[in-house]
Amino acid sequence: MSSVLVKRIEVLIDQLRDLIEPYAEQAKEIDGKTAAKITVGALVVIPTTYYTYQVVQFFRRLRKIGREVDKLPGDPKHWLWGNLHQHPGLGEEQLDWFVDLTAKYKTVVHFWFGPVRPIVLCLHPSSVKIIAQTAAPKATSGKGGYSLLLPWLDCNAFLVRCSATKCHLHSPIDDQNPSAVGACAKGFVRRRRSKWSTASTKSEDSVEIYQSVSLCTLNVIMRCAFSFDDDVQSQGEYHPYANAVINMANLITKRILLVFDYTIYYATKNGREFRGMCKYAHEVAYDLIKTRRKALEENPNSRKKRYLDFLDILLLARDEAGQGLSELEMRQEVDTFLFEGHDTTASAISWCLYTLAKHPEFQTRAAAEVQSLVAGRDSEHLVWDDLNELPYLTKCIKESLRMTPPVPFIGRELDAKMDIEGVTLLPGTFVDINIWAVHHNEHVWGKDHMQYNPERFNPENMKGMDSFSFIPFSAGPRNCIGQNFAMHELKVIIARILLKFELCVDPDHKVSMKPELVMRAENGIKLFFKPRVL
Ligand code: HEM
Repeated sequence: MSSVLVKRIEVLIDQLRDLIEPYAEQAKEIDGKTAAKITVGALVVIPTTYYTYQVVQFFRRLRKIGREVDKLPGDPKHWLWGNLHQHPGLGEEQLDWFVDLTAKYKTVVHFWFGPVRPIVLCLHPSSVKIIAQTAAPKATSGKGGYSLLLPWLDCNAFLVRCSATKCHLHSPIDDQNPSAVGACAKGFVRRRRSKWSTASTKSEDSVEIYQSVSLCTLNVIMRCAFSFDDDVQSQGEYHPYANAVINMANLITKRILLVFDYTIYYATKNGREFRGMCKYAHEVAYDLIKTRRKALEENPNSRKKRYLDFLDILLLARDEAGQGLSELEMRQEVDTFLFEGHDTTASAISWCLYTLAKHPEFQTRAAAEVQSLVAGRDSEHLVWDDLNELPYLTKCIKESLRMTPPVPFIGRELDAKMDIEGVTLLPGTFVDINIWAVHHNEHVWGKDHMQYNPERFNPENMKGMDSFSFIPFSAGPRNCIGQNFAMHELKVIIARILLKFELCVDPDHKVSMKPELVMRAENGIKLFFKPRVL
């Protein structure tokens, strides 16, 4: 390139620079202001756009879910209330309503909680099977399902099965000698005998049993799962922990049908009460762990002398990296076991005693079976092998679990597409496995499903029945891990009571079911306990 040309280019560049410079200064100023504007814009516009997008996506997803759910049978819905206006309330009338839905729709029905959230109710073994056989998570999103339990039970085995302990849990609790349960049952009978052993049938002499049975089952789980020997039954009719559980469950049930409480719930009286009780329940659990840890530190050999209980398993649990459970994880597991391990069994035993009291013919037969089993023995304690020798009592218990399932409803939130009745439900759909409805489905159990009849469980009558027809402990991979233990506990305690007492209902006390997290009794259950004449 010639030097003349280079010179010309340099001149041209200089001229251009002169031309641009004033504007460049200006551009700098404009850039500063623009940057400020862009920053403000970024802080306001981007998050707003992002969240608007998320909300729109969320509602679009719900709409898609709803469109599929709408293909299943169900009553017509109101555009705003959905089917909420048809919901009869939370008491026994709700159970009758489910029975009517079951008679009408047989297998499955959908229901809208307001304008955006539908739920699918499985009423029949054929639909339950599809859901229960998968490991679909428990419904913990939004306000549905178990989310209201989270402040209490957090993300423990019951809700999401996050702990590695589950597969090891059966052994220690199932291998328990029934004498530990028997001792609690004996304490239960002894403590109340003075009050109960009366031939009177005056209404003032009938006894409310639900509360005392709760204390007995709390005693059992404390003893068997935590080797906690203090007799919680000795502390009177009420134990603060059992009471807290009842109150928390009650507040949760009330909250389910509140539409507008979500953000301010903990500012309300109920919310504050709920939080306080959660805190108390957590303290009880932490205390159990702390006491055991201390005992083990002081006497490391103490573990070798006894069987490994649930708390030992938690303290010993290690993942592949050798990491143990954190204090919080342990507390979550203990909370679950304390709640699941006593409240459900209390419900099962109380309702079974009530049903036997209502049906003296079945009661007499079950009592005779227990009596002939222990006849001639020095001790009335039942041993392991005895528990398989009570076929009639077992049928009575099963029929009671069918009639009044201790856990009436359970929920799932689908995490994958699933076909039910020719409809493909999408991930995110809420599904209710309605144990109550399955057990009272006339298409499964016949028109007399409200009739108590232990003979239903005769092998010849159960032949051909779908195994998902009777699911008090749920079924499939998320079934109850305390099922065997619970059945043994029920047999030991009920057998002990039948040996000592003849049970009669109090005709002046109306007993009605109160379906919450577990099936309670609205005003308790009052019975007469007369000494059994052998
Ligand atoms: C008659 C007594 C009982 C009944 C009717 C019962 C019923 C149930 C039901 C229906 C479920 C499934 C819940 C769901 O899917 O949302 C369940 C789960 C569970 N139960 Fe029980 N239960 C009883 C006793 C017990 C006992 C005594 C324990 C502990 C010793 C226990 C521990 C558990 C646990 C930890 C789970 C969660 C399992 C999981 O999700 O992986 N249950 N129970």
